[in-house]
Amino acid sequence: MSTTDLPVPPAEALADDHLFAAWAATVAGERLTQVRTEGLEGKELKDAGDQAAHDLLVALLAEHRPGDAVLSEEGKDDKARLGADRVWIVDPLDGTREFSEPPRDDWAVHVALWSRTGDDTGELVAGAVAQPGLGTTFHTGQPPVVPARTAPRPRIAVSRSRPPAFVQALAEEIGADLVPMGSAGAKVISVARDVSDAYVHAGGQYEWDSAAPVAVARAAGLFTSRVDGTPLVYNQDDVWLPDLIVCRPELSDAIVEFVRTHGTD
Ligand SMILES: Nc1ncnc2c1ncn2[C@@H]1O[C@H](COP(=O)(O)O)[C@@H](OP(=O)(O)O)[C@H]1O
Ligand SMILES: [Mg+2]
Repeated sequence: MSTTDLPVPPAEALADDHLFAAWAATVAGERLTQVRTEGLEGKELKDAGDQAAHDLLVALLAEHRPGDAVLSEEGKDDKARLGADRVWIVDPLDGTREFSEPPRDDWAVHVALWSRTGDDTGELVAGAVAQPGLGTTFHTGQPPVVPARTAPRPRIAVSRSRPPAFVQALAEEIGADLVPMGSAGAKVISVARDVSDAYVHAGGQYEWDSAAPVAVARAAGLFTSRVDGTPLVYNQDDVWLPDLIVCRPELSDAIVEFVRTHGTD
């Protein structure tokens, strides 16, 4: 992509990683909304969306954050990121399946920043999840304010296409209802929006599926961990990060306890 085609960030986004993440996710979401109007369907639409959003995000990061490493679902994994101090972890199009099924709105763009805090450690320090279908970008610069819980029973967001069996058993144990939807980002954000109260997943995912949503969830005061209650760790050599919990803090003990007792198989 030539730099002349690139959207230009506002000055405040250039100066602030939270706002840059939010701006980049938003413009990639706009690009995806455009791709969705171009008459493509099925696999062609999925591939065009993945590629367009990836190309745009990589070009924006190269232009405006040239010293930083990038880990993208759609790019080659350059292991130089393991020695870098700052790594952008991006999922250009999360919920690719749902993106290809207009008018579904459960798809998202994820942009997260990981920063080194020690020789072998680091943390997510900024993140943004754009949900163009909702017209909103949720981000760490202005974290979502989680509304008071409205549902009488807890609601657990699960994958629409591959809900893990143990989450059904968990729901029965704690008296919860399942809310199926696409996209890891949309599910995490659904907890912050009081559309669900928890997102519980196991069986497979990669760092880019959860990094940005988890950064936003933490900034909003939600609980985040692996399903066994241990911390989610990013910018690892192996980017397979197959399970997670994001929930209202008051639900975390019951969910972790269930997994420790019954496992996820
Ligand atoms: N078992 C699994 N193995 C690998 N990736 C998985 C997975 N289950 C979910 N994911 C990924 O997590 C994201 C959300 O999935 P779901 O909507 O089913 O909950 C999707 O990301 P992408 O759309 O970026 O590929 C999907 O590929
Ligand atoms: Mg994804």
